[in-house]
Amino acid sequence: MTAQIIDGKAFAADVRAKVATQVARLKEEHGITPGLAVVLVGEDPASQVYVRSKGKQTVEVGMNSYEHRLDADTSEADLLALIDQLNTDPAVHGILVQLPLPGHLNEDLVINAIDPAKDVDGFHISNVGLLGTGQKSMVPCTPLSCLMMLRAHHGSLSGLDAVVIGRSNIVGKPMAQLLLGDSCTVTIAHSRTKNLPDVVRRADIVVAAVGRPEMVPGDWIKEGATVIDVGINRIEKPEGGTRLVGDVDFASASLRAGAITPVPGGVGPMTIACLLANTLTACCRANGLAEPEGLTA
Ligand SMILES: Nc1nc2c(c(=O)[nH]1)N[C@@H](CN(C=O)c1ccc(C(=O)N[C@@H](CCC(=O)O)C(=O)O)cc1)CN2
Repeated sequence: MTAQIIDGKAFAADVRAKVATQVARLKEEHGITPGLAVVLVGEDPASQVYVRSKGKQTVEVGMNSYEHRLDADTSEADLLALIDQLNTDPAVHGILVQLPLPGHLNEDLVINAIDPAKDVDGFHISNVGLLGTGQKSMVPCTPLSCLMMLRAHHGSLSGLDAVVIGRSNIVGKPMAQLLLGDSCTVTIAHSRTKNLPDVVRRADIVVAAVGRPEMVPGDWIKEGATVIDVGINRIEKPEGGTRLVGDVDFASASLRAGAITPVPGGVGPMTIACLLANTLTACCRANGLAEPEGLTA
């Protein structure tokens, strides 16, 4: 079998088009323009690229973008003061603090200072608790991206065996909650899991989110399974230079999987599209309007 490639770029373009349509409707019918504030502390090169891309795509779908770039040595007090200001700004419906933060800043403290209703990353402890108990929340963008692609590919996920490899707070755990919410039988695997290859071989859906280049070989994949690769790892090429690879060995896995996301061009582009979708959702909720269909969990 040669797997169908799940094209994250095409999915993301579709999500952005839906968001843009809804944003235009909000402006026309209610005179409201959703606004997203992105805060970057320091000069991490990858974070700078992501933040630039977020700002550009925010404007492209018709929303207002507010970018706050702070020095790497910004104090926690100054960062918290900015978040406080954004929390009370009625033009700002979504707030995102780009991660990772410089080492002297407490990430949990900073994230939990964001108004949960504006927490478009879905990382605030209130949103984590709401998602964990199956209530309406803001859903982290990467797991939401994976869920959207899985739903589009399978229709119903009910009763499928899913394994999530990785137990991070921002991908693995919320991903497992979302799959459970769609009635999958879910296993969370991690570095201490016994017989990981056998656990993965039972799964109809494999979500790999460990951050280890090409850790999952093709012979762990059940024939016809759907493979969602969240990993984005930069590795050295033998001939010099670098290239991006996922957590799954794409070449061998695509010979067994029914469908697979590539890296690059899979989950990554969808992450920013889902951030725009979450900002729209936050704006609709803040204004007591119906939530956009097909753009939430
Ligand atoms: N506050 C947050 N910080 C971070 C998040 C997040 O969701 N919220 N996620 C990542 C970075 N990230 C978005 O912020 C992100 C990562 C990767 C991509 C992407 O499109 N990747 C491309 C490849 C890009 C390349 O060539 O380097 C792909 O996979 O095709 C988008 C967004 C950490 N921080």
